[in-house]
Amino acid sequence: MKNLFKLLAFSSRKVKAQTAVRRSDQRSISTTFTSLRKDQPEEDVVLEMSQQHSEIVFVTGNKYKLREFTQILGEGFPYKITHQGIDLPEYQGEPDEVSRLKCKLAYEIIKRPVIVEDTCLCFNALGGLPGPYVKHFLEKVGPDGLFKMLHGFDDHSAVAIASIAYCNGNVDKIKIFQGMTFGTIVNPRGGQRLGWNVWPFIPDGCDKTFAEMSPDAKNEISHRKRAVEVMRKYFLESIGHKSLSGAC
Ligand SMILES: O=c1[nH]c(=O)c2ncn([C@@H]3O[C@H](COP(=O)(O)OP(=O)(O)OP(=O)(O)O)[C@@H](O)[C@H]3O)c2[nH]1
Ligand SMILES: [Mg+2]
Repeated sequence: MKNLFKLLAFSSRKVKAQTAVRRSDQRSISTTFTSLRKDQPEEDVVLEMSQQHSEIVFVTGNKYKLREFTQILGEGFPYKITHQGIDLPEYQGEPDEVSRLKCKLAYEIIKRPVIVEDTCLCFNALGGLPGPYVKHFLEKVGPDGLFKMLHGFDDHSAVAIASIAYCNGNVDKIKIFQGMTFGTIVNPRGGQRLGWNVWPFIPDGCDKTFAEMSPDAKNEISHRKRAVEVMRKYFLESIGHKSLSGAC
């Protein structure tokens, strides 16, 4: 009998939990794109988003990345960017694929329109490594170790890549916006700003590492700036395109 009571109490808790899940599912369905048609043109999806949503959630566990992204975006972006501090897994693969996988998981967690950004530092002499694994390399060998990895190579050229991924509800149609800054790996210099901008990297045409530049100077030429501008153009054009065709 005691066991029967336990079983009934457990079943009642389970039903309550399921109901709660179903309610939250319903809420999120009414506020996401899961109900949009699969064959809908992308511009329509973006426009519908502007009508239904004013918010995109930027998912990152890196507060410095978030701050820089927000500074670059500035005022006038048609959507409010909010933030969720989640440490997404460090996936393996090519830069755009890593970003796509992060975005898919972020959407599955948040269930609202999301963006993520993945950053790579690719050394040409090493066939693109450390690339998306730069975070692990920095943690293990630091900026000095990164520089020393090129000891014995004549080619110290590198490229910084920011891949922003955006999902509005269809995880099979994640959009990638990429920005690149070419440069050179040098002996680390320029103070280590609280764990940010520690890459020993001088962009082409500059004589300063990111760490030696002011935030504004960096934001003029960085990989992140270039990726954000591609993203901005996409959203503005998508909305503009629809309202123009609607006017005709
Ligand atoms: O000197 C730098 N100037 C930059 O402009 C920059 N952008 C990123 N990074 C670092 O490179 C790794 C990327 O890894 P990452 O893209 O996975 O980021 P993350 O794990 O810190 O955050 P997130 O994945 O939660 O968004 C992390 O160690 C970042 O700190 C930078 N360092
Ligand atoms: Mg990461």
